[in-house]
Amino acid sequence: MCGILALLLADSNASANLELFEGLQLLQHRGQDAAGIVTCGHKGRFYQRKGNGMVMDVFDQKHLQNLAGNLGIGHVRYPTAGTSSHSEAQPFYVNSPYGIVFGHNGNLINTQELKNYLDFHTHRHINTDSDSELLLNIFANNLQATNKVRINEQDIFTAIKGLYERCIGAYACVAMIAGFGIIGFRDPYGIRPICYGRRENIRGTDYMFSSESVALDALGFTNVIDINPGEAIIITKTEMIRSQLIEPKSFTPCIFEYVYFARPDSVIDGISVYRSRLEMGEYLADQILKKCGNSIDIDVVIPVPDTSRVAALQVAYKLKLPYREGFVKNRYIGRTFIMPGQQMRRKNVRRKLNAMALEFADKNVLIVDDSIVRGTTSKEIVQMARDVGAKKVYFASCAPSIKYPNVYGIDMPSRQELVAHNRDDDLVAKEIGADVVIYQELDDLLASCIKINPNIKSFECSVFNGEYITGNVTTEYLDHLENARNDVAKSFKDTLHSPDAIDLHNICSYSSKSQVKCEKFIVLDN
Ligand SMILES: O=P(O)(O)OC[C@H]1O[C@H](OP(=O)(O)OP(=O)(O)O)[C@H](O)[C@@H]1O
Ligand SMILES: NC(=O)CC[C@H](N)C(=O)O
Ligand SMILES: [Mg+2]
Repeated sequence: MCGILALLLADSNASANLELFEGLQLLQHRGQDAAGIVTCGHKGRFYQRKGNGMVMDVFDQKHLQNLAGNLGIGHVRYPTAGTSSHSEAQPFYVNSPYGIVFGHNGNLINTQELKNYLDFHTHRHINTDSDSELLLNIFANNLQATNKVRINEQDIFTAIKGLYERCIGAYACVAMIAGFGIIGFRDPYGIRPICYGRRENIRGTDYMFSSESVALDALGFTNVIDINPGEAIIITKTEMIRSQLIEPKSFTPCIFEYVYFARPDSVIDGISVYRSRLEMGEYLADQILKKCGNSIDIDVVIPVPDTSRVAALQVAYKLKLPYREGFVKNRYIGRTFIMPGQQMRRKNVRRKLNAMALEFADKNVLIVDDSIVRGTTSKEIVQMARDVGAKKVYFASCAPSIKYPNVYGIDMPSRQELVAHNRDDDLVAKEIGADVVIYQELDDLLASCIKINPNIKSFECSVFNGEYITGNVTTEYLDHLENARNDVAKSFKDTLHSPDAIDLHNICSYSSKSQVKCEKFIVLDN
């Protein structure tokens, strides 16, 4: 789950840089590891700035000024493949054919097969372990196959159709072809979100693609439309063309976007994330009553900031119990679940949240969170609640218990790291130190979204039921993923990347602003 953006302004003398920067800040919650923007200016030249860190760390005014041109794409990264190295920060670039830059949200399953194909059949060099670089090269190779000096929209649609046939997994993508325009497309199951909107002005129509509608809303784009599974959209300076390239296999958006990832003020696939979380609260309250019956002895409902707030408020309302903000969140610390490494995650829960004795002392508390994944947050905060005098701690989760790895763009590769793997609810309660743990039922979670948009009948729910919608997820694959991407393996891989490494084609320097290691933009016109 990364954030992707693409923008094309109707005024060819305007600059896309500032709005891309603002848009990425609005998608920051989707990826904190790296950020990047590539714009396209005069003579079809690309200008790039990307590096590790939050959006505010990677770009300063000078960097933004150097991003020339009225169109561009942007990315915030939460790695699910390869390493956290800045060389895997996106967008990715290939010069041949035509000059393409690419941003991807999601994760591919058949990477080994794609690597072999690109190596043995197309002789394309892949320089990182990122699955997104493979995706870009498949697209580039398909465009190359046209053998044309200049391509048209149909050639691009054919190339994406070919990509659909070869690439298995989750992918919502934006691309930009030098001097041509911007492109957005979505995998045949519609697992990861992508939408677009338009903004009229005296120069014509500006267009923007975004992972979430919040970026479009905030920047004044309207008529927001979700891209369909298997659909691609091309926007050039003269036109916008949509094409349904293949019949959707099934429309199964990732349910975890609604549970945790997306901002509540986004609407994804016709479902308001905020409304879905209110519904989750309604159903969860019923579940709590079912589990605790008349013996319910809760004094107060307390959310775990930030994501669970909306649902927790509804739980309290339905149970007719007081809602209190017992945990205060440090607003300068980002999301902990998407931080790399367990040690960092654990330390940051303590840094981020502080319990107020006033709301816990001598009370039976119901703590509500959106999910319990590794149990990092719940374990720490149950202890915090006890430390300030809570008597009995009930812990309720808006999501059902998470027992299976995710392979579609959420970095949960290891069964062993999931607290509910091989543990029933009572054992999970014991593990996190709570008296009682109450999980949402999967059918109720699904109903929370389907109720809002009955046209979407199914969701990607593999972390709850182990059913992987794309197929091709074998036990061998899951074993391989677990070995390659558990926390220990990841931290080892990351230590292999020297912070002083100089990337191919990129001039390295320390950012004057933050001392974060970044690549300067590519100077293509020297
Ligand atoms: O069981 P765990 O492995 O700890 O994962 C689940 C927790 O992580 C997320 O919070 P996060 O701090 O990332 O983001 P938030 O501030 O949006 O709630 C999520 O909201 C849960 O609180
Ligand atoms: N979370 C994502 O969407 C990650 C995109 C891509 N798989 C990467 O690791 O960079
Ligand atoms: Mg949280």
